[in-house]
Amino acid sequence: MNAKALELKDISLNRGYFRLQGINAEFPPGRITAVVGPNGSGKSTLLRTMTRLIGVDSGEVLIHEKPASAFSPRQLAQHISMLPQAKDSMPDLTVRELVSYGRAPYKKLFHQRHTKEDKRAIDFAIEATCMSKHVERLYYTLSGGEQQRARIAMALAQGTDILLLDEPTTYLDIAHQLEILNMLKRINEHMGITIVMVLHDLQQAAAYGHHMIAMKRGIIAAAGHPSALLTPAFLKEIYDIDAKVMFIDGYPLIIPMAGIQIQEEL
Ligand SMILES: Nc1ncnc2c1ncn2[C@@H]1O[C@H](COP(=O)(O)OP(=O)(O)OP(=O)(O)O)[C@@H](O)[C@H]1O
Repeated sequence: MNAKALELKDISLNRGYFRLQGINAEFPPGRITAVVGPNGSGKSTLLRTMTRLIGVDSGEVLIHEKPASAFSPRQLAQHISMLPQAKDSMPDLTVRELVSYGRAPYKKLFHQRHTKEDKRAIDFAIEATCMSKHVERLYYTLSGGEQQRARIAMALAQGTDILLLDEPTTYLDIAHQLEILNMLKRINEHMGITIVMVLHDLQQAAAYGHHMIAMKRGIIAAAGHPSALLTPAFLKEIYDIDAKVMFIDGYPLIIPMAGIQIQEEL
């Protein structure tokens, strides 16, 4: 596998309502990159440019040092999978059917049967996401955490070496957020998949990301190792908030200065 899995070179796009400008980024291969930034700063748009769901006006997305434009859509989908935000609806399918969709880039015309490799990839994805006992259930009957695991299983079944996730922990309680993040960490460690995930929780982004990219108004405003990046100056610049940052046992804690205090009992 190439030393550089995914790179963005001078990406710009202007959609009238929004611009990405001069985006240069390298995503460390086999590691987790967390993409953070305020609402509307362009995080999802950036992810979509990487899968060519959105075309760019100038610049290049490089996949294993080759321009993404040199890949056919099918070839690209064999290298890079993307899990969109959970707000996008899913059809009425069982978990196994949903996960099977991940194999679409490998299907030949008029060959709808699963190959041995399809079956292996589907079973592996179901097992890695601990969804074995839910495979025959309809997606809409699952809890939020189970639905998210099923969606991640579909992306994993695609068998790509790059996985993009847009807010994989949205709508989940703290326990299920950690369950998803720990699962992604395990997958990253065991399979060496390059993961890029958009997260709003900065503490989790810094704790789970080996690398962090912060967007603001369509540009990359900061990038680097999370423990170096996450400072009061960073929070002021990116989010315009005053806050302290502490690390306890290596876990980052952000304490807003405009002190919201626990309310006294009535
Ligand atoms: N299909 C679209 N039509 C119109 N405007 C769009 C469309 N998609 C994105 N935008 C606009 O582009 C800008 C960037 O959106 P994007 O979804 O990339 O931001 P984001 O950082 O992912 O936001 P959030 O954190 O709220 O999900 C926003 O102003 C958004 O309203």
